[in-house]
Amino acid sequence: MTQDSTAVPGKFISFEGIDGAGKSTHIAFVADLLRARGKSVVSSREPGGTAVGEKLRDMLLHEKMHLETEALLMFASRREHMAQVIEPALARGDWVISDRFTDASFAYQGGGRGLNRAKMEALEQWVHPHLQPALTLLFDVPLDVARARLDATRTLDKFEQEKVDFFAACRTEYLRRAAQFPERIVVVDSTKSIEETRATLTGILEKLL
Ligand SMILES: Nc1ncnc2c1ncn2[C@@H]1O[C@H](COP(=O)(O)OP(=O)(O)O)[C@@H](O)[C@H]1O
Ligand SMILES: Cc1cn([C@H]2C[C@H](O)[C@@H](COP(=O)(O)OP(=O)(O)O)O2)c(=O)[nH]c1=O
Repeated sequence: MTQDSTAVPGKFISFEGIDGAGKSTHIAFVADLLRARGKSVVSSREPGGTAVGEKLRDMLLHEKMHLETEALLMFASRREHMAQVIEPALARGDWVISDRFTDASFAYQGGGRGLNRAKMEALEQWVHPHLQPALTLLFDVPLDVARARLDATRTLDKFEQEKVDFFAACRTEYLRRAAQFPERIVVVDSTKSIEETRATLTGILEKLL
């Protein structure tokens, strides 16, 4: 099932990928493209997207904590995001584009850190039992490309400081989910130039418009 069994008028798109894959670079482009097609767009992110969620984000990206605490806080941020931003926007008929959603928890807390998948599925059922994105764009690059992009651009947060094995496991879990949900998750080869990737994204989005 993609999106919502109760058929809300708006559409929900999530952006995923390991750190440095190039996802943030393309979010503004997608927002502009949708607006140019007359859509009302809400652009948001996880963890974060609400006042409470941004406080949780600050903790999550900078404090060391137990793995299960980390997973629970990711889903706490998501619960608030659902209530304050995603559900009201979709009910109004807006398009919501989110820089990460639940696939990131499966990839990072599940794949990267090794949290039991059944626990994550229980949290997913609790927090958004009836909603999945209509489309998930998974920006995929080899680990060395992602690392080079990160090193060239910014001060690294808690997750970005992880070792290569961690990102390898995150990427594997993202690709496993893409194979599990092929009708929802589209893998975008993010080794291509920004222009080529934009053309690919335009083609994918045309099918949703
Ligand atoms: N297709 C691409 N080709 C070359 N560089 C890219 C590409 N996509 C993104 N970048 C660069 O890589 C860096 C990290 O990209 P970013 O979008 O912040 O990654 P993410 O949000 O996935 O962590 C940015 O400086 C960006 O300009
Ligand atoms: C949403 C989510 C994010 N994360 C991690 C992935 C990223 O490393 C980090 C958020 O970073 P990200 O949104 O990619 O921020 P930026 O582009 O500013 O670096 O949080 C999880 O571990 N689990 C989750 O459920």
